[in-house]
Order: sequence, then structure tokens, then C-alpha cells
Amino acid sequence: MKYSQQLNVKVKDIWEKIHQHPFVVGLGSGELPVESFIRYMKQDYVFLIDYSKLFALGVVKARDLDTMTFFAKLLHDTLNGEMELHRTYAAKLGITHQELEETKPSPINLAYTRYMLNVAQNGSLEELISSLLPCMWSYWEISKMLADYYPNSSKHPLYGEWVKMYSSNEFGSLAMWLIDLLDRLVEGKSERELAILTDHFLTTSRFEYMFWDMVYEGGDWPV
Ligand SMILES: Cc1ncc(CN)c(N)n1
Repeated sequence: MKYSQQLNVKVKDIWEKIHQHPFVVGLGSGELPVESFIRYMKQDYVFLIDYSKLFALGVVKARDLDTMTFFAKLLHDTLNGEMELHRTYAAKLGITHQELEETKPSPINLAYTRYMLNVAQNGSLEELISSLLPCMWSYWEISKMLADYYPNSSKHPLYGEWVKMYSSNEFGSLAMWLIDLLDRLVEGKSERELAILTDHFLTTSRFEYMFWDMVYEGGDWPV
């Protein structure tokens, strides 16, 4: 079994909980309260600013030109494609660019990005990939699930564009490229080395769940 398939088995319960989370279900059914979506857009925008830096660190840690080019593309697509979706939503929702950029990250948001940035700065390329992969892979799985269970979700007047972006073949192919890269990089790694990667993958998958919960419930700083 490929390493990515082993990860997929181990993460199943966490991702299942994400698929059942009221925020995700609400995106599919169209019944998500707009206040939660606004909170998500603002928190996610500042999340993506830090997340982009992981791709820049991927360029630095890459060991060949193909991998460098791929991370450079991910960096470009995140800053200009994924974040443009957020800017477009912000305009629709009456949020200014300044408000978006100045969003104060919630405790969960900060903990999640700091965890990944710490791994990216201090760990290997394989560690960097295993910690940032759930972000892309889980969104790809969510959007496929939504397309199956809520076939009209991509036509919703507000949430449809979100569903379309993350269920696009382009987004899916980037996630698959990264999965394939990780499978190639782990060839010959010891059980001990793989256990570290698996731990990063499961930790950031849990952060994904907590992020959904935070934007749904509004987990801000207590004081
Ligand atoms: C928190 C989070 N996780 C994942 C993604 C998809 N890149 C995102 N935009 N935000």
C-alpha cells in the first residue's frame, strides 16, 4: 500500500467528522448562516497569507527544479487564485481589503499556521509536505463529498463559487501532485521517520477540524 493510502486510512475518522461538521454541511445545503461564512472568509484570508509562505519554503527546500517550479506555482495560485476568491467574496459581503488583511487571527488559526511554519522552517521537505497536505487534500475530499451529496451546491448564489473553486480539476490535480510527490519522497524511509510524518499529517488534520469549528462557533480570544 502506498504511504498516502496508509495516511488516508489513518485520517478517515477525523475527515469523516469534518464532512459531518455543521459548517461543511451548511455549505452543501446552502443553509450556512452568513455570519459564519463572513468569519470564515476573514480568518481564512489571514490563514492563507501564512500558508503561502509554506510554499515559498517549499521552493527553498526543494531538491530539484520540477519541485521548485511546482511550489512556485502553488505560491502563485494561492496568492492570485485562491485569495482572489476571498477578495471577490469580501466585495460581495461588504468587507474591505484592509479589513480582510487586518483580521486578527483567532487562537486556533494562529496555532495551526505556527505549527506548520515551525515544521517548515525546522524540518525536512517531507515534514513540510506532510504538515501542509491535509489543507489541500481535505478540501479536495470535502468538495467531492459535497458534489456527491449536494449536486446543486455549486449553483448556490453565495456558496456556489466556493464549491466550484475547490471541486475544480485544477485544484484536485495540485493536491494529487503533492500526494504523489510525498509518495516518491518517502521511498526507503524508516518506520521511525514515517511515524514523524504521519504525526504531522494527523495533527494538521485535527487543526482543520478545529478551524471549521472555530469559524462556525466563533472561537475568539477570551480577553
Ligand atoms: C483553513 C484552510 N484549510 C485549507 C484551505 C484550502 N487551501 C484553506 N483555504 N483554509
